[in-house]
Parts: sequence; structure tokens; C-alpha cells
Amino acid sequence: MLTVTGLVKNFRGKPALQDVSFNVERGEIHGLLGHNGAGKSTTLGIILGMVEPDAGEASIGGISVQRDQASALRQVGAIFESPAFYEYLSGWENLKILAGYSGVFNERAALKTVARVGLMKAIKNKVGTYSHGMRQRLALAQALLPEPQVLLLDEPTDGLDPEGIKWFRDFILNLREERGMTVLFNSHLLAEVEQMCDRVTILREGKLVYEGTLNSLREEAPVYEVSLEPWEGAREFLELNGVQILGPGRIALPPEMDPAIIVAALVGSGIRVSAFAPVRRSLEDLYLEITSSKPSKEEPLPFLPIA
Ligand SMILES: Nc1ncnc2c1ncn2[C@@H]1O[C@H](COP(=O)(O)OP(=O)(O)OP(=O)(O)O)[C@@H](O)[C@H]1O
Repeated sequence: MLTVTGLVKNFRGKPALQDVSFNVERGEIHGLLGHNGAGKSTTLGIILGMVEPDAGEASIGGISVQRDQASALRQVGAIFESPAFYEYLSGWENLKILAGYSGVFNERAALKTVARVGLMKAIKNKVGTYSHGMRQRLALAQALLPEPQVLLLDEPTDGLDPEGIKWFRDFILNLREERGMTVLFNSHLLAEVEQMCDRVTILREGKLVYEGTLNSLREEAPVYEVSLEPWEGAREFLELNGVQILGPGRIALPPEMDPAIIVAALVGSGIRVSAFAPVRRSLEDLYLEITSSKPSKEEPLPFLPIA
């Protein structure tokens, strides 16, 4: 339903995105994760045709945003950055004006949407009197008015209280359940996406470091606590074979590497192995590891016993 291919973007010579590609299936809730400045908003901006990429493109339903923005975005509703409203007008008047920009305002459909986002009581009040949560609901109503098939949301729960976050989560899950909505949203909060997303894309310093389910992330780079002697020789051997050294006696194996084979190879090269045990890590630990430091995706070297 949504594909980004080879996105590159530099701001004043500084890379914000470096060859980022991923896709979102129809009816999928997909989280775009990463720390501050990782490139999430730039990616959404490119998908929405608001930021021009230096290379690569985004397509929605097979139509390129960069080549035919109007057609590609016809099926898209979005909340991007802080939504701007006319403060001195009511929520209802805002919806009327903003919907008018993109199509015809259908009162019946709009009333249904307002009820759906729980703003019925306040919709005749001036937006200037709205709380942050109410503004987010109004923005959601605006995004949903054109009955989109794809929803793109930029940090949708930023600044919401726990109740607001829960409301938002249930709302999005219902939308997918009832309408098969495809949703892509960005966040730096792992707990939030964990409860909502089918799959995630994780960016780090403008590069894609992970795309897949959070469950498979749990299986990524299993960590082992090891006792190896001599440590310096073992370290050199492990690094040569694509094993990441996380600290003294703590290593991460590439996912495809069989620990039994590396133990045999260590022993075969004269290293004494007195402990080699898997460490259980929380998803939070894994996420922090992947967004702070990660071995390159380059092929590990073949096993080369040290001389
Ligand atoms: N208009 C701009 N002009 C200059 N630099 C920019 C611009 N927009 C983004 N950047 C830079 O590009 C990089 C990626 O920014 P981006 O806003 O996409 O990150 P983000 O992951 O959305 O971060 P956050 O979670 O803080 O919103 C950052 O280094 C940022 O400073």
C-alpha cells in the first residue's frame, strides 16, 4: 500500500536520510521509530510531498508521490507536525473550512466523524479553548473526513496524558478493525508502538537499522555472557567473525550464527571457554541497543581461526 524506496535527504550538506527503503502492507499498523533527529518526520514529510527528497521516492497504492502527488495522496489522511487551526472559530467551523480545501464538506459524514472522535459536546466551542487532547481529536477528525484508506500520523500521542494515549490507541485499532485502515505513524516511544503495531521500521541517524515485527527484534542479535581466556585473543577472533563486543564478557552474535559453532571455533583456536550463556533482554533493552549502536549490516567475515 505504501512504499518508500532509496530515500536520501540532506539538509545543508548534513545527511538526514541515507538510502531508506521500507513498505507498509494494506491494513497494517506500522510504527516508524527512532530517537530525536533520526529522520522520522523527514520521512513522513517526503511521503506527504511536503519535503523534496534528494533521491528516491514514496508511492501510495502504486502511485509515486513525487511524480503525481495529487493522485497519490487522494487516499491519504494525515496529521503532520502541530496542526494549525483558526483559534477564534469553533471546531465545527474549522472542519468546514479545512475540508473545503480538499473537497466537499458533507455535514452528515462530518457529524459522524466528530461523534466518533468524541468531540460532540465541544465542537461548537472556539478552538482557542480546546485542550491539547481535544486539538488532537479535531486533527484526527479532519484527517478522517475524506474517508482515507491510509492514515499518516506524526508523533500522534506527543503531549497526551495516559488516558489520551489509551483512547488514541483503541481508536486506531478500531479503525483498522472496522475499515481495514492502513496506518503509518512515527514515535520515539517503544511502549506506545509495541501495543499497536504489526511491524516497525527503526531509523538511527538517518539510516534504517531494522524493519520487521517487534517479536523478531527479540530474536535479533542474541546476547551471550561469556568467560573466555585469554580475553584479548578471544575478542580479536570474535570481532573478525562479525560478533559484536558489548562489554567485557558480553557479546552479541549475528542472528544467523549458531553459538555451538562459534564455541567449537573458539576452542579450536586455543581459547579456553568456561562460560557461554544466553542473556534474556527486555524489548526496551533491545530497542535501546539498536538505536544507540549496532553492528553494520555488512556480511560477517568467514570463520578465520587466529594463527
Ligand atoms: N527543515 C530542516 N532544515 C534543516 N535541518 C533539518 C530540517 N528538518 C530536519 N532537519 C534535520 O534532519 C535530521 C532529521 O530530522 P527529523 O525531524 O526528520 O527527525 P525525527 O526523527 O523526526 O526527530 P524528532 O523525534 O525529534 O521529531 C535532524 O538532524 C534535523 O535537525
